[in-house]
Amino acid sequence: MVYRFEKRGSGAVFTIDRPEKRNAINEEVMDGLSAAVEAVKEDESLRYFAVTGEGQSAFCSGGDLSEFHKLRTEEEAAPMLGKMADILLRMSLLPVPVIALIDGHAVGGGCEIATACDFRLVREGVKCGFIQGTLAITTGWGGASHLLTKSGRQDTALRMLTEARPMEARELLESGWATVLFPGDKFEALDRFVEPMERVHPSVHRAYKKAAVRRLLSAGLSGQVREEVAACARLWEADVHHEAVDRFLNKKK
Ligand SMILES: CC[C@H](C(=O)O)C(=O)SCCNC(=O)CCNC(=O)[C@H](O)C(C)(C)COP(=O)(O)OP(=O)(O)OC[C@H]1O[C@@H](n2cnc3c(N)ncnc32)[C@H](O)[C@@H]1OP(=O)(O)O
Repeated sequence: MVYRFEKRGSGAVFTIDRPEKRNAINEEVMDGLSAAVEAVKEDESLRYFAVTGEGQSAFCSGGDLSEFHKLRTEEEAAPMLGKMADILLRMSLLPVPVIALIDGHAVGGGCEIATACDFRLVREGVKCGFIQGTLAITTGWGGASHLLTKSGRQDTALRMLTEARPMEARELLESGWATVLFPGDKFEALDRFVEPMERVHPSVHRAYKKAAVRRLLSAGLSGQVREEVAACARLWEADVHHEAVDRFLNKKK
């Protein structure tokens, strides 16, 4: 399997399990994440949902370039982009806190997955960034919409997007993107993070998360995500994008 979905204590954890591809997202992982999001939505016993990647080389390296490189035109790219953007939107609107447990690099769509979460726990030394710009495209899974809607500072958010570079953990914390930095074991960090929450009745959590969801929806997040997908799909078909992906895929040959 290319993912795992397991209950853990008072929560559930989805693990992208493709370390040989730096936990790149393919259709199978998308379908697994979609099913996990639906299961969490229906399970009233859960207090949180965490997403992580197998191993410490990467949380997630974004879309699987070897798989999605076959998509050449705007019409071919839009369905894939829209599918993952919808999954991440539904994940962000779950009735419980959603936690990105980042134990390795989160780049491209991987940074978008983390941004769609409520909290980002980042291991010291890890780098994260919206590197889509290096491929001559924008984010395509809603990452810019989630970032600009949630960020308290538009200048910092826009800079993170337009610089299209992996940012150091300390910089991610100072920018407000990372919630906390942690040393060592990610699950010890997760337990430390959720422990104070677990002293509060779950109905309180769900009420506050509902307030956060109301704010996201009233800010027009759903429509912004749709526009973002369309913009990325338009850029996708340009030769400059396909040439950049070719360079990455052929870099070791
Ligand atoms: C689908 C669109 C989506 C969006 O728009 O939202 C995107 O995510 S676009 C951005 C796509 N992602 C990238 O451009 C990142 C590409 N990967 C890297 O920059 C590096 O691999 C990194 C920094 C994640 C890790 O570097 P490291 O040196 O540790 O590993 P390698 O680069 O040697 O990679 C090992 C192995 O994994 C394969 N790999 C890595 N990332 C991807 C990927 N995104 N898709 C497919 N395959 C990937 C890489 O080719 C190597 O394979 P190997 O067979 O061993 O050569």
